[in-house]
Amino acid sequence: MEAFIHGLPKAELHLHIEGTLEPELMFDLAKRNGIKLAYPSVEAVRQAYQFSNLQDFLDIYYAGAAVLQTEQDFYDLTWAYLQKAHSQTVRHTEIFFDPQTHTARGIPFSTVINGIHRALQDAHQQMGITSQLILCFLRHLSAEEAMRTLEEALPYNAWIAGVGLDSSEKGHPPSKFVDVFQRARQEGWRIVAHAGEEGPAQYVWEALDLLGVQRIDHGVRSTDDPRLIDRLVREGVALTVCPLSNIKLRVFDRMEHHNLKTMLEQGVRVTINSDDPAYFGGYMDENFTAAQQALGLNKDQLGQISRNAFEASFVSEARRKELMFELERYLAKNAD
Ligand code: HPA
Ligand SMILES: [Zn+2]
Repeated sequence: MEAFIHGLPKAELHLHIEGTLEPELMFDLAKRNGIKLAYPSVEAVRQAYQFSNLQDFLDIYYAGAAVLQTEQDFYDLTWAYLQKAHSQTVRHTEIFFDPQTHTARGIPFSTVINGIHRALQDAHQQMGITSQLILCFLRHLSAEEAMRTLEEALPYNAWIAGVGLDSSEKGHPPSKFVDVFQRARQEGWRIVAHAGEEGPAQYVWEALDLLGVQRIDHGVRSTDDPRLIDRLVREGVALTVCPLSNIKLRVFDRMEHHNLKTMLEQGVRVTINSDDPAYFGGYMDENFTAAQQALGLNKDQLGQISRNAFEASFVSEARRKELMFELERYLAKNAD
């Protein structure tokens, strides 16, 4: 089954580029930029990755991002992720970035996006992997700050497929950002939002009704509300589920209790993604494998998860056709 998962053509739809910062690269960049880290070694950094909730993780994640200073740093970070994704048969990836994490430290928006964009272009040319960029607003900051970030992003419209919402969920409902997302829709951007990770099913309703999202990031708390599940199924709303993240941040106490398979069987368009792979113990293959082993997913279900991701992605129709063709051929060839 691991070989099947490895070779399965995949799309990743929930990946924070800052969350791909491996401790080794963190040390390299700290050295390059003359920054002193709070940890003596790579092992000590890994040791510190024990979280009891989302906020625990976010505190360490924002601190780690401080080593990212130059355009080349953002390039190297993005390039390392794309190589890893390519090595796991990820054919298409939609990458979140958090500009406010960097602009708040005095790093220009242009430095961040130029580095990321150049790596995406090089990876397309050299490895054939396609990608989109999604700008995320930090929901623990104000709606006014989000609006200012949106305006800073306007000159880069052509490089940005959509906008999303991340960071501390509880106490920061989607309703706080109605105006920002309305503006983003007017600008022609696609809309996604983290909702129902730690926050209640109510935040998923708000993301759908008030922000107009096309996908929900996480959304696992949706099963608390059967009417919400009915709606997700009826409207074909995809959930970008991140199994290892949910265990690391204790959204579920163990993988055997994850609701991914239940939702899949209810007809929800579930996908599997890695979220912050450097912090949560694995990339796409590791997430698929952990969920498969704990929940007993069969090849049909794994194939359906990949199909869901290709269908829910923001690729061109021509590229989607290509991806679907490769996937269906793989599934036909590798059936039992
Ligand atoms: O899983 C997440 N949830 C909220 N914010 C985030 N920022 C990075 N990862 C996450
Ligand atoms: Zn996330």
